[in-house]
Amino acid sequence: MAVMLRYLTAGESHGQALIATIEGIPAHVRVGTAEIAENLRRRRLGVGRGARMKFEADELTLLCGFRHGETLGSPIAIEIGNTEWPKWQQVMAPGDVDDEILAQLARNAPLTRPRPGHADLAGMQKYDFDEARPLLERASARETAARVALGTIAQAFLRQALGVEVLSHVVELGPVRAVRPDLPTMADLPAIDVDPVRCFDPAASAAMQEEVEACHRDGDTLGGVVEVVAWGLPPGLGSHSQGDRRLDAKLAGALMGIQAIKGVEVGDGFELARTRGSLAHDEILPGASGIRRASHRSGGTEGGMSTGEVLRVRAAMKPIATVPRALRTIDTTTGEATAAHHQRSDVCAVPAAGVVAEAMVALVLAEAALEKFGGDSVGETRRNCEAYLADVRARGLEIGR
Ligand SMILES: Cc1cc2nc3c(=O)[nH]c(=O)nc-3n(C[C@H](O)[C@H](O)[C@H](O)COP(=O)(O)O)c2cc1C
Ligand SMILES: C=C(O[C@@H]1CC(C(=O)O)=C[C@@H](OP(=O)(O)O)[C@H]1O)C(=O)O
Repeated sequence: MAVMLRYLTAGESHGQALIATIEGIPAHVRVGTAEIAENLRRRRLGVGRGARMKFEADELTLLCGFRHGETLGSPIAIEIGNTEWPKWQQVMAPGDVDDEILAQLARNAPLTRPRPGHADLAGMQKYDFDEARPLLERASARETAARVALGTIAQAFLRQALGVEVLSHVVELGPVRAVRPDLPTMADLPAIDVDPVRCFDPAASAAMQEEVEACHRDGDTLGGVVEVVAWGLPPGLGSHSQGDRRLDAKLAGALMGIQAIKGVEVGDGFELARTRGSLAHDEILPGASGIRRASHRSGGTEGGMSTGEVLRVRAAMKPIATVPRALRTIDTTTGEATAAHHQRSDVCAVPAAGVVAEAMVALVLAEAALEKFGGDSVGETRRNCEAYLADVRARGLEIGR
């Protein structure tokens, strides 16, 4: 199967810049610096983020693949410069070592007390480093800024070619759960975006904020659960025919690829495992304007394909590993028991992880849409999708909206 969309990111947490590149986005996707910068801003926000988010800024440059606010259909490259680079250019110098760099390194104690829950120890073992700095730099979720930039392009493509909208919201934070009977709609996005937790249940949001403050006071950290919702998908993205072509598998892989995500469920996921079949599935009903479902438990996929219903997928984030009340570890130079290294960290990054999850879901859906409809321009993808939907309608299988 040809790869329709491929992308890579590069860059260290305290490096000069992150670089994101993507190939396969059709021509004429309207997306500019402002839209990408806005999503980068959304990713930085949210209750529980550490001091670094306040003083550091993302300096966005569209390097290649765009002209006059539109994609060209050629490979795209984006740079996200780090305004803190002047402070780190010795510690993270990519070139040769000189006396100035040696002097700076001598002032910084090596990070030999690996943090449980972070990449420090496994990375030191695997990559033959005797301290954690070279590992944590790439393991850090600073890298997710690059993925959010790419996800914004995917979101613009989905909107313009298929009329699909994607958004995320926080449904659990530590022990607090949002309780609201309905799914959010795009009309709820402004309210979700201004909420410090990105939660659309005001009472739960208040309780979540209290939980983060309490955790901060206790020198502890928190995780939570985010949900990504996508509207307007056609049926038939993904395929039942091979495990790795299943839309669910691609969504789970993409979401599990986000730092600290340790669980994914599609629709009612784990809850379905506790439910009888008669209550677990979305019965199919006739309707004047097309086929309807009696419920939305599946999360919008059946047989590894989109059903045309609202897509709903959740990702569980573990608590931040850099716990201020430092956890037990060893000093790898002596082998003796000590406390893990800690300078600063987020107390909670669940709202930010939601924005990253949105980007990852958009990238998966964009690839699935290109696999089904192809298209070297947005117009071509749109026409191909419309022709397919017209055929589905002619066969009496249209989804009622
Ligand atoms: C948006 C975001 C921000 C994060 N901020 C921190 C942080 O400040 N401190 C920390 O220890 N981990 C943070 N993490 C999690 C670590 O990057 C992650 O735990 C680490 O890379 C190890 O990977 P693993 O948790 O998947 O095993 C953050 C994750 C995300 C998605
Ligand atoms: C920089 C970002 O997140 C960072 C992700 C991160 C980690 O370990 O994942 C650790 C923190 O960095 P530091 O250890 O330097 O305080 C976060 O601030 C960002 O999201 O832009």
